[in-house]
Amino acid sequence: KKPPNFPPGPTWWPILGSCLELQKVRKQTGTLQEATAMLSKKYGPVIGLKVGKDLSVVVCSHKHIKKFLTEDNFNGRPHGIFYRYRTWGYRRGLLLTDREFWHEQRKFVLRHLKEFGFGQRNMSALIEEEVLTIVDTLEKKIKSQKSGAIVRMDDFFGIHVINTLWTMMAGTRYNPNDVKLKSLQKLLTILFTKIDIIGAMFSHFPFLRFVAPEYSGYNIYMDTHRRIWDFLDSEMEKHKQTFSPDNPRDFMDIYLKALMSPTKKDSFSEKQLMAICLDLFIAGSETTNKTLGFAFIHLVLNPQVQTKCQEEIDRVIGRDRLPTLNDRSQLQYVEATVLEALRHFGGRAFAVPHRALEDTYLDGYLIPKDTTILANLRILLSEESGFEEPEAFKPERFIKDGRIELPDNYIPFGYGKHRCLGETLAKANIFLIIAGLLQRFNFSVAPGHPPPSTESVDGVTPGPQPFSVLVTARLDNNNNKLPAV
Ligand code: HEM
Repeated sequence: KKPPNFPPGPTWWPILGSCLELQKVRKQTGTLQEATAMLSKKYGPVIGLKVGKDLSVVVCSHKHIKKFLTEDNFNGRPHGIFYRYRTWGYRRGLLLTDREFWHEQRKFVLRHLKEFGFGQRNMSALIEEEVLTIVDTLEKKIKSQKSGAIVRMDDFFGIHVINTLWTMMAGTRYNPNDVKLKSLQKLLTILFTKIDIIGAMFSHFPFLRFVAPEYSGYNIYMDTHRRIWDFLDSEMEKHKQTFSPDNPRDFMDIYLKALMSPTKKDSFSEKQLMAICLDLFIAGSETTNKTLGFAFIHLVLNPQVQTKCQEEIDRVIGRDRLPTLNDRSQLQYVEATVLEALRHFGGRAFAVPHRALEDTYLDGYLIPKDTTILANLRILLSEESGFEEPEAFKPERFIKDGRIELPDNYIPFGYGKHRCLGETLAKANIFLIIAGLLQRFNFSVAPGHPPPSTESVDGVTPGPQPFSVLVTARLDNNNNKLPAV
């Protein structure tokens, strides 16, 4: 039965809840995010849903998202089987834990990742090393200055991006062609299209995991997680064998050392370390890679943006050395391009689900304890939120009087206490990859291929559709190929 004063939304039917209308609109619009944005036109900015057995509320306006993300009573994370099964049936990790447990662990992770460069100056060097490898790979693909290479871009950056995180976490850099890690990332991307931000068929109707494990998404969910656990387990074993408490090499070592302390808090355990790695692996690679995917789609469709970035890079840096994070303040247009790419990715996404810790009112509606609450970030792509021509790719929208200016409603990394923990790393990766590649290459529609689509693939996070582009080398002022980096 609908709780009194629950936010308005599609009609509830026995067992199915509001799935029927939701599914109908989703079919029309293509994604859950657009479907709920459309439903909010009918029902208002706070929509009440019942998906299978669970109550969910989707918040669709900036004003209400801000209220929701700054209310402590909404700072829980959901804990149904969909979330617990990721971490062996327990609540572990950073992404989907809350209260004291989450607070202790988030604080520890942020403090100690910094020791290995996270958010610090030497993070630039880690990423520059990856950019160098990417440039080298592309240069090898382009054999002569005239030909150019057709390159599949939607999953091009995967291992490079994970390397920047994994060097700090586990002291490991993978070969960009590492078959095992590549297939793991591919599996994860596929899984993310089979489930969505509020779960899967098996979590909405839990009995289905026994009677229809394949159809309900249970098998692929568990298989993919088992593969990631195995991967993390072997990293952990390697660490334990070579670990020396007096000489911590990376975050894993620091955590293993903390586990030896007689005064360690209850939230610390080996499984929790694995869960932190799992969360950062997932949160860190899918989001950044997909933002880069959308960035290159828009750069190809908007060659004038490429040219402007390149003019700025040539003027500030020239072509003899790769851009670094120190150049960022002077490469305003490139920085604005990064912000615009994040707007296009974030504007197709939801933030990570929250949970009401107590019965709490939002905009006069009752949100009962344990309701899942979602922020629909479509506002980033909405004219009503003040973004003129929201679907256009216009980095200049963020430059006012020669300075970068972010409007209040620019929230691709969320807001409040659970705000994204990886923002600095994500932005640094996207900035250095875009700046490094545009310095040396031009990207255009590949002959014989359609222009890349800006439509996203539905899933937990929005993904670009598969696309390939033509990459050609830029020439120096005398029309010669640039020397290798
Ligand atoms: C383009 C890149 C990224 C985007 C757009 C993004 C976006 C977000 C958003 C919207 C949230 C939810 C905030 C909330 O619940 O209120 C979040 C949470 C989180 N992100 Fe990111 N993220 C990105 C990259 C990363 C990276 C690189 C990492 C890891 C290194 C990361 C780790 C996390 C974690 C651990 C949380 C949970 C924070 C908490 O609950 O305390 N993210 N992110």
